[in-house]
Amino acid sequence: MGVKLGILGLGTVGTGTVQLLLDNLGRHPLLQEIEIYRVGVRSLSKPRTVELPEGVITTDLESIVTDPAIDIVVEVLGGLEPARSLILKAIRSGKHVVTANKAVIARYGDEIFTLAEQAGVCVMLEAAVGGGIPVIQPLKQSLSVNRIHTVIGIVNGTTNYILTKMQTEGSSFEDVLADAQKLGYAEADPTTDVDGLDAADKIAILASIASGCRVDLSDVYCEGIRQVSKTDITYAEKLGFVIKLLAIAKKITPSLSSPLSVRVHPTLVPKEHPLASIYGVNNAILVEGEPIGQVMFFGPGAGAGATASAVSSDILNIVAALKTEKAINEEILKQELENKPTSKIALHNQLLTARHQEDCQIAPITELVTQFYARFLTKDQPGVIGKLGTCFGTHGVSLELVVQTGFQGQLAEIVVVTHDVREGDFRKALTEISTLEAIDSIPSLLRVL
Ligand SMILES: NC(=O)c1ccc[n+]([C@@H]2O[C@H](COP(=O)([O-])OP(=O)(O)OC[C@H]3O[C@@H](n4cnc5c(N)ncnc54)[C@H](OP(=O)(O)O)[C@@H]3O)[C@@H](O)[C@H]2O)c1
Ligand SMILES: N[C@@H](CCO)C(=O)O
Ligand code: NA
Repeated sequence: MGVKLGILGLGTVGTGTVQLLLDNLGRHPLLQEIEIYRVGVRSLSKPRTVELPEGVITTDLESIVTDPAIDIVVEVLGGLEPARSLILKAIRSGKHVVTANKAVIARYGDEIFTLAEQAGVCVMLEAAVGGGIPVIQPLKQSLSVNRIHTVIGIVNGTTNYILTKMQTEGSSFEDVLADAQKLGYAEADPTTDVDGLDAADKIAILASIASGCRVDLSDVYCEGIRQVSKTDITYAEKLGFVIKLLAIAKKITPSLSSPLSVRVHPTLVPKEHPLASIYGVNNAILVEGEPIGQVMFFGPGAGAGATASAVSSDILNIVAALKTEKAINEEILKQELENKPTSKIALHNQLLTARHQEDCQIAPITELVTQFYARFLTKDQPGVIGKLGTCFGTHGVSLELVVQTGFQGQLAEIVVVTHDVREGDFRKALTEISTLEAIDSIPSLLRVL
């Protein structure tokens, strides 16, 4: 039996996937049953690093998603359109879909999974989060009997690379970003990565899969890393932390019906925490559930080979299911020929499809309870620390640590770390503090893991 693929896109991920599928010896034998039937691209004249038979590559993407011969459509175009419309059209045409497109799934997952459920097809997305790291399928299958209460990820390689360089070389955000762009690690327009938007897409997806309910992207609180300074990295280091851009989905109370807090922000991570030692472009996702405890997934979050591994394993899961379906239907056909009453079955493996149908209850950021790190620039006069302490105390904010080690010009620099506090209370205290005559500015405000 040959399973026919229509691949949309032959860029980094598409090329890596085609290479892996063509070079299939020594891998799972089911790969040998896959035929790369059509590949859709934008430009026919662009040089390609993979060789495909004449006529396989086309610019007519619509004809791929509606071709009756094709079993699985692999969407590795990127961007919102035409990716979304092609995915929907493929599903309407009864195709199973594999995608690496976190932007489309985070925004239109609702529409896509509802339609897939109606059509009885699978939409698989392992490469969309954590690139090559298996995390979507483990959450859907191996961990699905657990009550997952926390998912914390370093899910954006670009920002982890920038923060790592700032930490190890003492460079500024702007200098490291410029270097990363020269080396091709960061995009010419770095907004999606450095402002946390890519990580927000990814945690919306992880939160939905881990919790079994749908998370709307607009409910994900998001701060990027532009405001993280060399000064804060140095203070964090002295206090026993590293700064990481974390994507977090966490129940705010232990109860089963607790709302979820879903957020992306730079965070002070204690040096001994497993996520503190994830350096460079690597990704890691820590999952906590009952009864399993903590599990951490680590590896390459991007790159041709890594994403090809994820995309191809999604394809393989569908091929295996199709093969079972075909064997059963052949048996049914045999019985029909023997005049026994039968009906054909369609593939509906609940561990491959999405189970989230209801919307999640999301806690507003003001309800978050966390520790904070804040840095103040103040006039160098007696009683300033006392006034800060009084304002915090009035709003029920208890301080774990207050340090004044340096000056910036004429201004004293004071750093505080709070105990756990409700974010809404902390913000009220800061509003009052910012009106104090002795306070020049509050250059940094970071949460502590
Ligand atoms: N790169 C990674 O490491 C990585 C990791 C995880 C997830 N992803 C996701 O994987 C997806 C693909 O990323 P990529 O890095 O492989 O992108 P890419 O290198 O830019 O490749 C995009 C491919 O899609 C084709 N394409 C784009 N728009 C098209 C259109 N309107 N009509 C026809 N063809 C079109 C391009 O055709 P031409 O070749 O003719 O230009 C190209 O082959 C994205 O959703 C991305 O977020 C990527
Ligand atoms: N821009 C992403 C690529 C993989 O999604 C990153 O930096 O991690
Ligand atoms: Na993955």
